[in-house]
Amino acid sequence: MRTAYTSDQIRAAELALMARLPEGTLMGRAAAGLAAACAPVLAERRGRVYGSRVVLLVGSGDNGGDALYAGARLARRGARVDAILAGSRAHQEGLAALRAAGGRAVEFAPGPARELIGAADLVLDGLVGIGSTGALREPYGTLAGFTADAPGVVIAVDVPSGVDASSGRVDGPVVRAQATVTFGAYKNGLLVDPGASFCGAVELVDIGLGPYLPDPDVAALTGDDVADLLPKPAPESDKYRRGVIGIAAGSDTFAGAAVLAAGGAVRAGAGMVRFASFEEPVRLVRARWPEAVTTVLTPGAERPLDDVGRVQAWVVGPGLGTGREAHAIVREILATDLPVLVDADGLTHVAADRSLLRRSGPTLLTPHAGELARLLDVPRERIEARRIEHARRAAAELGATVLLKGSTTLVAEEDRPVRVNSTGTPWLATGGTGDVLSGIAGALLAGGLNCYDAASCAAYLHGLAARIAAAGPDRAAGGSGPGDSGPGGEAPIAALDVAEALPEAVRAL
Ligand SMILES: NC(=O)C1=CN([C@@H]2O[C@H](COP(=O)(O)OP(=O)(O)OC[C@H]3O[C@@H](n4cnc5c(N)ncnc54)[C@H](OP(=O)(O)O)[C@@H]3O)[C@@H](O)[C@H]2O)[C@@H](O)CC1
Ligand SMILES: [K+]
Repeated sequence: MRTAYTSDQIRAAELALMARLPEGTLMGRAAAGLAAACAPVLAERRGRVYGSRVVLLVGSGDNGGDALYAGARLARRGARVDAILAGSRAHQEGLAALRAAGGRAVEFAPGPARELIGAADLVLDGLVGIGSTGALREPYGTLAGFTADAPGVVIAVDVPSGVDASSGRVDGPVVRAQATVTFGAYKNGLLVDPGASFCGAVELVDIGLGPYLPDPDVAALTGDDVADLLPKPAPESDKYRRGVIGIAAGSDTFAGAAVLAAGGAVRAGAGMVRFASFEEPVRLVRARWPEAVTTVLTPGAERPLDDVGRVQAWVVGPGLGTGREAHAIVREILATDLPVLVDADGLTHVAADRSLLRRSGPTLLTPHAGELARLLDVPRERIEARRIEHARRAAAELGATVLLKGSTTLVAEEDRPVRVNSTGTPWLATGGTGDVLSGIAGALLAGGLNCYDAASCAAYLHGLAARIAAAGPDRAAGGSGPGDSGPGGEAPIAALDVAEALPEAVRAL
């Protein structure tokens, strides 16, 4: 499990640790780790550290101090190091160390700063770290802008300046780093978008904070965690022990969603899929997934699901429609005390009538930002900007587990760390993949996982399957490990490809 913390949590742990150590120890450890991470970057560009050019962007706080001390270490190895002092003050001991090692420091001025950055092999962003508040002020914002054109490598010290460490929020100018060297523990903003997308590869330097850290605020499952959590069939398993999932999805207009949701459930290992819907989706599901047991629902029936048979969890909503008949189905399913996953059109019914969520069984809601905007009645952009906060708020207000889809999918449940998903690929942003996700999570719910684990394991498998599908069969075995992202060498995928790659994803855990 990868764990992450707010700035306040990190600061409290640092204070507790610092009280037991001579002054300057932690910054010394941080700077040593930072310089050690920089040396290979310079060696790769120049063949060696000696003779390379390093520019430090130095703010007024300890983040700048880290950069100055790391710069001093690189200067001692023969790098030409120039510090641009952007704040009203700079870390004095750090500055003295840099100068003693032969490095130079200049006050910020736009022309010379641009020139130095333009000639650097490496730019270290030490403007602000966990002490940052609000959008970057001047001249920090201008310097952040200059880094966008830097020909050299940009490494962020602790956190890319402009990213709020606690939330991942980005409110203005921001440094886009190729790598971030962070100290003591991951900060939330390094794992959650939009901040995470500015970090590049994140390297964690251990400064001894571990024993002083509280319960994490955010956590990311690893492949091993998912492998441990997934229900496994035992020799005595039958379909009921493996889990029977009921899916109510699709309509005569949007029948495809049904095929995709059913596919997610079948390929994620449901013991049995019972599929209940209108005529056209039932016909399609029967044709594509003959293992599903299907029921055509009678329009206008008082209790439309009476003939479906026993299930252990429900998925309701993908493509179901927003009309009266769909509403009756959503209402009847939510009236059971079974675990229920509500997605897509199901969320529209719930947003219109929140009383549907007053129920005894566990509920998992799987909105994207637009759907959550309707559920919470706040603008979509605000949700995109503050994903952790809104996922948490939705879980508390709606009394449900909430999986917020997006480039970093989050799972929130009251009194638990928000889980952030680490798998996925930009190719996953295509129609129908959400329907597959609902089927996977539903199968895991029926298999006995609670909403929190089912949602986070489903997101992980879904993202991993997408990578495998996008990378193609030849590359899947070696590449595409969780944690690395990006479309390099990948090709477009369709939602059904994701479902079909699920067995491979489970094998790859
Ligand atoms: N504590 C430890 O043990 C260790 C800490 N470590 C390191 O210390 C870092 C935290 O250092 P920190 O607390 O000094 O805060 P930091 O992020 O440098 O900036 C604060 C100053 O920046 C300014 N400022 C704020 N917002 C701004 C904005 N939007 N735009 C512009 N300016 C802004 C504001 O200054 P002012 O404006 O008042 O001049 C404020 O005082 C941490 O990230 C890690 O790198 C490591 O060495 C490991 C051990
Ligand atoms: K920084």
